[in-house]
Amino acid sequence: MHHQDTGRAPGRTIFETRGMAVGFGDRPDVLAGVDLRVGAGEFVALLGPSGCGKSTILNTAAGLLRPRRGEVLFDGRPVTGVNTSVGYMTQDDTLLPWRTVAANVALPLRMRRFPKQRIQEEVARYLAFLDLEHAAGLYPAQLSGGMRRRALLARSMIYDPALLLMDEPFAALDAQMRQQLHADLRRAVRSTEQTVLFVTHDLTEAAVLADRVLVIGGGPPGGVVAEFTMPFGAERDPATLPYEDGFAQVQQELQEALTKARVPAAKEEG
Ligand SMILES: Nc1ncnc2c1ncn2[C@@H]1O[C@H](COP(=O)(O)OP(=O)(O)OP(=O)(O)O)[C@@H](O)[C@H]1O
Repeated sequence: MHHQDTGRAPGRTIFETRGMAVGFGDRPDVLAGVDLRVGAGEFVALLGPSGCGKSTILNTAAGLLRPRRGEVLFDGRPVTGVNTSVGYMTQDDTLLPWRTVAANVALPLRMRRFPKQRIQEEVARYLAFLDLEHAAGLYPAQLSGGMRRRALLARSMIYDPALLLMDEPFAALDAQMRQQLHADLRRAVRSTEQTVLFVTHDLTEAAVLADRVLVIGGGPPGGVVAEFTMPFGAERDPATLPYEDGFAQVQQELQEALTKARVPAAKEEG
């Protein structure tokens, strides 16, 4: 594997916030007192109601937003500018229409001036991970929605970012396509030992994908209101997991936490 040199020792912290507060303009804090940690190789989901600040957390990791208070650490160091060690995949389709799938996927390595031979090898590897070998020579307009998502995923992962940020990347897909993408994502992430921080408001999506789910809400200002370690193991199959023993129980616990997360923190006590 190509990952011996990345120093992703288990337990090493990739992303951490300590007492982080974030707000915009002269408005009150959107998030406050946020303490979270993503370890190397972990798949962490941020689950919470719309507008609670999930994307805001990703943006602090990407260095696109500075906290008002507290610390944002990446690989043990404060994030002070745009963080080029992260990959970022959103709902947007940012494939270049005039480039083939292979050329789109190669883009991050070309920008980093990798040698041609290495680019070819890595593109072949990531197209294989994502079941896209047969689509290498096609243009984005010739792809289905699911294939476009897989190509974007390959492009987000190919430069082996220390952390992959994903903001509702499959929200626009139909249920069946989504389930397929969940399986593809888990497989690709396992093959590459990719560390992931994944935003969703869909509790089933969080449960089938993540090792750990942080429920965000209770605000404004919001924070981490609950944390769950998923008991499903690394070999899980996202397609069949929902029918397995114990899944309904996890869904119910997440549902209860999510319902509480909708209640503003101040009102909850009264
Ligand atoms: N650039 C900005 N300027 C002003 N307010 C912002 C900005 N970005 C986010 N906000 C506000 O911060 C809050 C949290 O937004 P954020 O996008 O992080 O929520 P979210 O949990 O990701 O929700 P959604 O699932 O709807 O994307 C919202 O009230 C939003 O209006």
